[in-house]
Amino acid sequence: MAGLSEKRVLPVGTDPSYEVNLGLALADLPAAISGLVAPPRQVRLVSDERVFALYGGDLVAGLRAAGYQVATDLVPPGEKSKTIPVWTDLMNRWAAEKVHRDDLVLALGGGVIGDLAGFAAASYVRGIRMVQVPTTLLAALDASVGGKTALNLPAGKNLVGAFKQPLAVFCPTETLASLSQTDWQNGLAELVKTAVLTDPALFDRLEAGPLTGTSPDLTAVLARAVGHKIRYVEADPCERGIRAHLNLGHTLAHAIEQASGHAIAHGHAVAIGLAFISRVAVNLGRLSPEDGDRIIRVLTAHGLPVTTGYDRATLLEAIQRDKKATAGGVRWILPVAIGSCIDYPVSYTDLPGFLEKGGLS
Ligand SMILES: NC(=O)c1ccc[n+]([C@@H]2O[C@H](COP(=O)([O-])OP(=O)(O)OC[C@H]3O[C@@H](n4cnc5c(N)ncnc54)[C@H](O)[C@@H]3O)[C@@H](O)[C@H]2O)c1
Ligand SMILES: O=C(O)C(=O)C[C@@H](O)[C@H](O)[C@H](O)COP(=O)(O)O
Ligand SMILES: [Zn+2]
Repeated sequence: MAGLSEKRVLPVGTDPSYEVNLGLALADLPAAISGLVAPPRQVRLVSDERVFALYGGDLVAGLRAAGYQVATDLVPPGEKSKTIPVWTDLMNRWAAEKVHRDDLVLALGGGVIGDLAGFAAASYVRGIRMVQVPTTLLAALDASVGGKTALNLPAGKNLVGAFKQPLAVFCPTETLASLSQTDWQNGLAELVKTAVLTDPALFDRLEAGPLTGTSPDLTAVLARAVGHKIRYVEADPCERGIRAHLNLGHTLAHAIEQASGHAIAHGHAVAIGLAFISRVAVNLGRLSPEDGDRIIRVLTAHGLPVTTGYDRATLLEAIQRDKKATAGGVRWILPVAIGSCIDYPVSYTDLPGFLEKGGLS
């Protein structure tokens, strides 16, 4: 795929700072890692069984040839691996196998692996170095960058977590070629989110035709989206304010993921959440009906869902556990134009009416 061979390096000016390296070949990963953490050290390669079957063998061989001791921690694919019991197993294994603070965690996979391995790296011995190696579109343009890590609780999505910036993000874009169509679409949902949030020109690009694995501008678009994410993260690494705008569409999305028992994947839920909040914004008179229609058309053109089968009562409970909820109400992120969003606090009393404006009854 032509679009997958280009390279870009983007600096992230957090404390600590690091780089996002887009397009690094998987075969060059051991050398890149040895530039950061000199061997011999133990590398804990955390991955899911599907990703490891595709890419793990060569990577382990390369890391061993570079002088690292490599141990693998494999979990089943999917959201069910982002849980306390899986994390507990990981902690017990690391302790039993004498993982030390100067060892390295390498997260090879999608957002689930990045969040799980990231939280494990943040919590084990109060912090061990970690490198993110995203292999899904969603993780490449969003989850691997910015240091949010998370586990789900039975009560809700991402309710446990920590901020832990990685040592580096190495994104071997060649791996995106094996993604299923559904997982490609999950990444596109976060891309549409980014465009609606802050980039009208990117939105125009997506309106002109869906981004595919063979789009000649794939790396350029990826770099543009990552650049936006970096900007929000640098401005507000621990989400005290503006970073919450990256949560556009997510309050409803997380409630839908929870209500569906994670049968609806994050990206698809974000698409539904974006369509919902756009409808609300139009009904509040804050977004033009034309822009509302454009957002829903772009989501649909990218193969994404724009309606939910769940009713208001089912989603209300989870919405109140959103991390943007306070004692007084829920802070929503509302699009007011394509490329521009505002904070929009809604009291608990007004919440049912607000949800109704988005078509939930
Ligand atoms: N930390 C953050 O900032 C952040 C941002 C966005 C999303 N997230 C989280 O990320 C998760 C979703 O991430 P995701 O969509 O990457 O899901 P995922 O990690 O579950 O991956 C989706 C599927 O793709 C498979 N896969 C991964 N790479 C592949 C490849 N190269 N080829 C073929 N198959 C491959 C996996 O095995 C899995 O079945 C959610 O838990 C979400 O909450 C976190
Ligand atoms: O990086 C962020 O900040 C985001 O909000 C990015 C989101 O796409 C991502 O899904 C994130 O994990 C949501 O975080 P949460 O704080 O709402 O759990
Ligand atoms: Zn997200």
